[in-house]
Amino acid sequence: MTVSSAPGKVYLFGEHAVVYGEPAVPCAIERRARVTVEARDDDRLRVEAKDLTLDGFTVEYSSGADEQPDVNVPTPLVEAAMGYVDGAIEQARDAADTPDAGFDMTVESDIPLGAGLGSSAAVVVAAIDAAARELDCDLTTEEVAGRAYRVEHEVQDGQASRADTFCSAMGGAVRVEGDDCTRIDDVPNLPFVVGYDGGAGDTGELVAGVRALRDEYDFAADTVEAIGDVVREGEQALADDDVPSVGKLMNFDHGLLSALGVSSRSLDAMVWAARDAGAMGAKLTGAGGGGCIVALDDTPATETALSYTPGCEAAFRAELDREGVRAE
Ligand SMILES: Nc1ncnc2c1ncn2[C@@H]1O[C@H](COP(=O)(O)OP(=O)(O)OP(=O)(O)O)[C@@H](O)[C@H]1O
Ligand SMILES: C[C@@](O)(CCO)CC(=O)[O-]
Ligand SMILES: [Mg+2]
Repeated sequence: MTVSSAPGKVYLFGEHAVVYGEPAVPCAIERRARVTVEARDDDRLRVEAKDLTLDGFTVEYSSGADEQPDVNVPTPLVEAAMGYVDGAIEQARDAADTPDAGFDMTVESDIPLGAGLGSSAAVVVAAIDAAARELDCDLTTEEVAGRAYRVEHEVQDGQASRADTFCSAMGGAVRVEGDDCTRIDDVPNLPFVVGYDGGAGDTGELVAGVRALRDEYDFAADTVEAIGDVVREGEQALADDDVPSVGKLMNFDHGLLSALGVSSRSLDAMVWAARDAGAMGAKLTGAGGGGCIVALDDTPATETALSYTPGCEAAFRAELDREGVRAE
């Protein structure tokens, strides 16, 4: 039996624009997905995803050549989950050169699904690491990140950046621009507060929506480039340990993301509640549409204000997690 875990993340800035080659700075947070795998004697795959509940039922499925999941209600949720898990297993089989390896797998996660905290990347990174190690194949962290990116790219219909998967694999604050992925050492203390509206957005759909706007309007393409400018300015603020400026740039980034149509009423309400409470900055994180915002505040005021904000289901502090994927 082999167990690996990998962290979720928040975006300081740059989501969506990173898909088109602009830089982005995601930061791993201390919330993890844990994947347990055990090799089987046959080539079957049995997955228990403890957090994927549909109408109160836990989804449990086996996936083989032409097999459908063992649930009587096929849903897009189950199909997407199979895409991530099957993709991760495929990568581990390929890495270990054992195309017929079968597994029993259990997924458990502290990261809300589809909420902008990178649950998909964390699950894929942890699953590839655990399954490869179960097959006695030791991949470097960079190899795990690269293989996890291929899975996200496939599930998101060919439109994904390396940001979420690289960040989850490496941990800490990272910088991603196209294929160029690096860790940022020496980041100042970033007092993250997360607000969660209990909802979710479909990353693939939201990315496709931004692409369509960008294709239709030059000013939408300019907006994507402007996000890149915000990120470059933000990197300078980080290098200068100027956290108030980082916050101001997060506010600007949220405005641009909102113009691209990926915010929502509840995300905006949480962003304004955080700003009114004195946060240095607040923005949606991840794909948007619903889910989470991230704010910077070293006082308890933002967390308290969010907990009283209608539409905010949970508010919590998130610490930067300097450790990426790890064996448990
Ligand atoms: N604990 C889990 N068990 C099984 N599958 C999961 C789990 N967590 C996430 N997933 C898969 O990831 C999907 C959510 O991925 P998606 O990219 O839409 O959102 P996210 O990664 O949480 O947010 P974002 O990409 O905006 O940061 C779920 O629908 C499911 O398929
Ligand atoms: C919206 C996006 O930029 C981040 C999702 O967490 C998509 C991606 O980078 O693949
Ligand atoms: Mg995702």
